[in-house]
Amino acid sequence: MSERIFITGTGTGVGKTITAACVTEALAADYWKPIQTGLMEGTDTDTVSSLLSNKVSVCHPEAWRLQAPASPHLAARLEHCTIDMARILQLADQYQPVSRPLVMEGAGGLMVPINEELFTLDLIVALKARVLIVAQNYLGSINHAMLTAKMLQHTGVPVIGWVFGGDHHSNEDDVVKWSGYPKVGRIPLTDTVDKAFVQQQAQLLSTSLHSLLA
Ligand SMILES: Nc1ncnc2c1ncn2[C@@H]1O[C@H](COP(=O)(O)OP(=O)(O)OP(=O)(O)O)[C@@H](O)[C@H]1O
Ligand SMILES: C[C@H](N)[C@H](N)CCCCCC(=O)O
Ligand SMILES: [Mg+2]
Repeated sequence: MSERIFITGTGTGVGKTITAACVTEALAADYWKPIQTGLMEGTDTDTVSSLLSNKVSVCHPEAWRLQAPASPHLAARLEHCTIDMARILQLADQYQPVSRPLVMEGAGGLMVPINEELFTLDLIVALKARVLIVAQNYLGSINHAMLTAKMLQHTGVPVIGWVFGGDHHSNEDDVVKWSGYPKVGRIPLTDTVDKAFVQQQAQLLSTSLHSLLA
């Protein structure tokens, strides 16, 4: 199916990239991180590309690769450039496979600004994408999860569901109940993030992903 899936999270560092790799592998989708901020520790695109085993997926080049490990609007300002949403939309159409999904990953969470006026949420709406929300459990995570869910509901963005990272916690069952969004799956903590782990998690996610995307 020629689906557009946007992976957001309750914040930065919550597991969007590892989830993107698992979802991309499960769906033999293409992957695209339109805006990469922070280049010193490698890029999400390189990470996902190194974790895929299938021979179909293409990891497309970022539209903006910015040095500062910061919000896209600030990283762009520091390099005297402006992130243009129209350019992202144009490239999304170019990169969208005909009969396979395009998995896109945002920088940080939903209300991260991409320039001086627009936020990641505005980009999701313009892309007409369906959303996967990645969440981890930590003290304060209920608030972050429910703010994300309520903003998506308020904006009318179609949400596929939640992917939780780490061990199960009762908070996630409560967030599923209060948000009304289904749990797509979980990616347990691992000592080794490699192709084998991603293949294994992709198989575990595949059934629920395909049924929720049908
Ligand atoms: N299930 C997991 N097991 C082990 N390590 C994990 C797991 N999920 C995430 N990590 C690690 O936590 C760190 C942050 O994860 P990740 O890069 O996926 O976050 P992110 O939400 O994509 O961040 P960003 O907003 O920078 O894109 C990474 O070093 C990643 O390897
Ligand atoms: C640097 C790293 N690559 C992150 N994706 C950037 C996250 C920006 C978060 C901005 C914010 O919410 O304050
Ligand atoms: Mg990432």
